[in-house]
Amino acid sequence: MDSEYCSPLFLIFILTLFFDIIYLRSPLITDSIMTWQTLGLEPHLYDYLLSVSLREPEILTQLRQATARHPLGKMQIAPEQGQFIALLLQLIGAKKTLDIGVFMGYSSLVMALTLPVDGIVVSCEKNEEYAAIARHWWQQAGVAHKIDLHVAPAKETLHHLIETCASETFDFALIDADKSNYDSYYEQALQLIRPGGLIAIDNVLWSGRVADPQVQDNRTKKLRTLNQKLHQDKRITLSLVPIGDGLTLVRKVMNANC
Ligand SMILES: C[S@@+](CC[C@H](N)C(=O)[O-])C[C@H]1O[C@@H](n2cnc3c(N)ncnc32)[C@H](O)[C@@H]1O
Repeated sequence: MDSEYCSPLFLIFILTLFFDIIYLRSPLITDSIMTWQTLGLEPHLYDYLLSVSLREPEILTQLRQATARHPLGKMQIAPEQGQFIALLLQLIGAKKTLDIGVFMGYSSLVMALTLPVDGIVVSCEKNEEYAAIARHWWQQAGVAHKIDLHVAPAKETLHHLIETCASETFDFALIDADKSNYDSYYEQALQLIRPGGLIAIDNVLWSGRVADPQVQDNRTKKLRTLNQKLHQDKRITLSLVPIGDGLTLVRKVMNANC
């Protein structure tokens, strides 16, 4: 066997992955097993869904295949989610969007490919390595000029945007970064979105763990609390769509008092 695959680190990774898949409890890598595809569909039905609906541009397919080879590749949104987001952007005539959590660039690329020529995606990613990979793909796709990437903790980037008078200038935001900060991202995004604009919040079903009372880790509890808060929030109208790992769509009401 190749010595790389016998290294202690590799063995620890495999063991952790094994226990995570069995118990779905470990906070270590659970982000990586969330959004491979829409939850609850048998593989043959999922394949059928894709076969009769997915129209993924070749560059996105290439990026998705490259991302699938990364150990945390399943952090990426599912392709049917990307296409759904593209449709939403077209429906609301979006020109300016926020992408909170970039990873290797798929969701930002979906947005950049969908927005009109004068559209702009403001993207937030704290990891330099991921940011560099994402930039490469955006250049390959010929849309890097439409993406304004901020490599920093997303809370800081969003705070900066609010401080520099960008409130109510965005049409759409996708929240898909660290789950423990989702509530802050939601509050900041709600300020940045125009009345009538949309926020999409990913992983709200968290592979079903939000509905399992035995799961009491910090991130699951925070997601539960946010889901309950959104349900009661009079500043928005909403729909929780069971696509991918659960995507809540939030529309800021016209007279929202944020
Ligand atoms: C689920 S992945 C995003 C996937 C991406 N939306 C896609 O579909 O291609 C989450 C990303 O958020 C980034 N992230 C985590 N915490 C962050 C933070 N505090 N600020 C900015 N980015 C963060 C991670 O480095 C990771 O790349």
